Amino acid sequence: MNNGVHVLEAVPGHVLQVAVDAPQHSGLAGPLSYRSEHAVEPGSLVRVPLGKRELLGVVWPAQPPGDDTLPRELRAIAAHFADLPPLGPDWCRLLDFAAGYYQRSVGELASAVLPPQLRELSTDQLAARLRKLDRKRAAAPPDAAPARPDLAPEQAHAVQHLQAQLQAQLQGARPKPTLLFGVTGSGKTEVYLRAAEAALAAGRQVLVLVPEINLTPQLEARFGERFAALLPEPSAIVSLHSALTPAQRLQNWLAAHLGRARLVLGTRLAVFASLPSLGLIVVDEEHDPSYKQQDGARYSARDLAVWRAHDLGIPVVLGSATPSLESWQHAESGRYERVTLAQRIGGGALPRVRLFDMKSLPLKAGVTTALTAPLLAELQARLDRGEQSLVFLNRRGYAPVLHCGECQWKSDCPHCSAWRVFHKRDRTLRCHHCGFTERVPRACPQCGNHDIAPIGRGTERLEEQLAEALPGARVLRIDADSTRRKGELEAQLQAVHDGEVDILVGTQMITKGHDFRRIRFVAAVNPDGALFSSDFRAPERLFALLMQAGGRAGRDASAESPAEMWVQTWHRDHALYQALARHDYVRFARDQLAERQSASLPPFAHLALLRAEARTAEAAKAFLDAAAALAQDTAVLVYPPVPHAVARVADVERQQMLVEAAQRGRLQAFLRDWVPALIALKREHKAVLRWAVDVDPLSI
Ligand SMILES: Nc1ncnc2c1ncn2[C@@H]1O[C@H](COP(=O)(O)OP(=O)(O)OP(=O)(O)O)[C@@H](O)[C@H]1O
Ligand SMILES: [Zn+2]
Repeated sequence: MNNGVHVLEAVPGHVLQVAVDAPQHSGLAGPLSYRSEHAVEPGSLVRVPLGKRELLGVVWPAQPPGDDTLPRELRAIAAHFADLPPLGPDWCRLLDFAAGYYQRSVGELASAVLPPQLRELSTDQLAARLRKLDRKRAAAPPDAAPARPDLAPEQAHAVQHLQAQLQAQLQGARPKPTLLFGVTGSGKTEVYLRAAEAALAAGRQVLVLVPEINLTPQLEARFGERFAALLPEPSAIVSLHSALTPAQRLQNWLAAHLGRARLVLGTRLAVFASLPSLGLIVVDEEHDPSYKQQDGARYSARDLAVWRAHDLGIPVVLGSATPSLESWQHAESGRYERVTLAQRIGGGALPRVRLFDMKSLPLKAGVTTALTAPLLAELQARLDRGEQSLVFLNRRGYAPVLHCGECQWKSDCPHCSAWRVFHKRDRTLRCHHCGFTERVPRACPQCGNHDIAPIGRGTERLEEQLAEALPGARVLRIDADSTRRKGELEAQLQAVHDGEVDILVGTQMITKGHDFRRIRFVAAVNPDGALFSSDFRAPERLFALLMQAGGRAGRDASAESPAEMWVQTWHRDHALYQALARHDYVRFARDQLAERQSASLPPFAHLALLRAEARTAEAAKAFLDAAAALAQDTAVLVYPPVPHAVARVADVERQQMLVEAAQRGRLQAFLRDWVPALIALKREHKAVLRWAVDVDPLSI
C-alpha cells in the first residue's frame, strides 16, 4: 500500500530493459529502461507504459545503459505475465539478429511477430488461456501406426544424411544446411516426414515452413496422419499462419512455446515461433517468393530459418525442384550440402514439354490466341480419355482492362497507375492495387458509346471460353476470387482429387505443391510476359513457376498415357524455354548465375532498396536524392532513384533507390550508419509519407 505517498524514490527496485514497439521517430532505439519492484527474468512478457499508452513488451537480455538514466526517473512496468515462462535466450538472439539485419527496432519486430492477442489480454486473461490449454484432452491414439512407404533409394540416402546430421548434432557438431534438390513428385515430403520422425524421437521439436497458407491443410493432414500414434497429446501438431483466428493463433503459439506442440507447420511468420527444444527446421519450396515479408520488417523467413538453425547448431533442410539461385550458389560453393532426388516416385517420367510456337498460327483477326485450336484439340483428346487437365494463367479476373473502341477510353484506376480489372461475375471494375471498385458502367463514361469491350483475358474469361469451346467438360476455376470464403478452397481441391473436374483453370495458386494424382496435361497459355520484365529475378521466377506447374502432371506413374506440358509462346527459342523443355534446372541455373555474375547482381552482390512514398513523385525523389547525398561509403554503390513498377497506388507516388555492395558485411555496416541518418533526414522531408529500407529485396 502506498497510501498516496509518492513511492518512486522509496523503492529502488530493478532496472529492466524492455523491447517495446516505440514509434518510428525514436528510430532504431534498442530496448527501453523500466523499473520493477521485483527482479524479472529476461524473455518475460510485460506490459509497460509508453507515453499515454500501455504496450506489450519483452524484458530484453541486455545490460542497462550507463548512469544517465537513474532508476528513480524511470517509469515502472505495469504488469508482468508471471504465469508464462519467459521466451528463451535463443528467441531473443533471433530477434536481435533479424532486427539488426533488416534495420528495424527489436521492439517493433517483437510486437509484429508475437500473436496479436497477447497485446490485448490482461495477465489474468492470459492465465485463463493457459489453464484452458491444460484442460485439452488427448484424442484416443489410433489402433495401428499408419503404414510408411518403403523409401526409394534416393529418398533413403537423403533420410540417412539427415539422420546422421541429427546424430552428429547431439555430439555437438554444427551441421551444414541441406539443399534437398528434388524434381517434382520425387517424394520430398516423405523425406521431411522421416527426418521429422527422427527429430521427434530424439525429443526435439520440429518446424516445417510452407510458402502458402493453402498448402497447410494438405500438409497438416499428412503429418497428422503419420504422427497420430507417436504424438497423441492434444496440440502436439499445430499450424501457425495469418488465416487463423486470433484466439487459435495464440493457442497454437502457446502450445509451441510451452513445448506441447512437437511439430509446428506454418507460413513465414512461424519462423519466429518460440520453440524451446527445436531440433530440425524444414523449408519446403524454399525458392518461393512468399517467404519474403513485403511490408513492415521485410524479412526472409527462409534466410532466418538458416540463421536460426546455425545459431542452434541444428539441421535445416531447404527443399525445392527449382532452388533459388542464392541457395543453389551456396550449394555450388560448398556452404550448403546438396542432396538430389532426380527420380520421380514409381519411376514416372516428368511430363514431356511441348513448346507451341504461336508464330505458326495463321494470323486472323478475331481468333482468340489463348485457346488456340491445337490446344483445344489436345484438351478434347484428354477429355475423351477421361483424363484431367490443368490450364494455367497467372492473371485473375475476366479481363485486365475494358476499352471503348470509339474514344479509346480504358478502365484506368483514378488512384493508381494501373488498369482496373473487369470481373464479370459481380460486374465490377476492380483495382488490384488499391482495391477501388465500381460497378461496370453501362456505356463508356467518356463518350457514352454502348460497345465497351474487354481486352485480354484472365482466369474468369478463360473458364468461360473453355466451357464454351468444350461442351460437356466440367471446368473448375481456382484462384483468389473463387476461394474467398472459408472452406471453399478445400472443397474445390477435394473435387479435383475426387475426379469431379475435367479441366482445372487457375493462377499460380494451383501450381504449387499440390499432389494431384489425376492430372496428365498442363497448359500454360500465355507465360511470355515475364520474359521481358525489368526485374532481374523475373526469369528465375517464371522458370520455377512453369516447372512447378508442369510438375502437377503425371504424378501417378501407373497411368498409361504420357503426361505433357503445353507452353504457348512467341519466343520458342528463348534459352529459358529450351531449358524448361529439357527439365534442365542445372543448365538454367548455370546460365543465370553467369549472367548475374557478369552484371554483379545477387548472389554475387548484395542489395538494399530504399523506398519512399509521397503525394508527388518530386517529393519522394527529393528524399531519395538527399539520402544518396548522405551515402559517403565508397564500398557501396548508390543508383539513381527510379519510379516503382506501379508508380502510383492509392494516390501515392512511389520511388525507389537501389544500394549495392560486393560484400554482405559492407552493406550491413553501411546501413547501420545510414538508416539512423535517414530517420533524421525524414524530419526535413515532411512531404514524405512513408519510407522503408528493404534488405535483400526480392522484387525490384
Ligand atoms: N517411398 C515412397 N513410396 C511410395 N509413394 C511415395 C513414396 N514417397 C512419396 N510417395 C508419394 O509420391 C507422391 C509425390 O510425393 P511428394 O508430394 O512428396 O513430392 P514432392 O517431391 O514434394 O513434389 P513437388 O515438388 O511437386 O511438390 C505422393 O503422393 C507421395 O505420397
Ligand atoms: Zn487503384
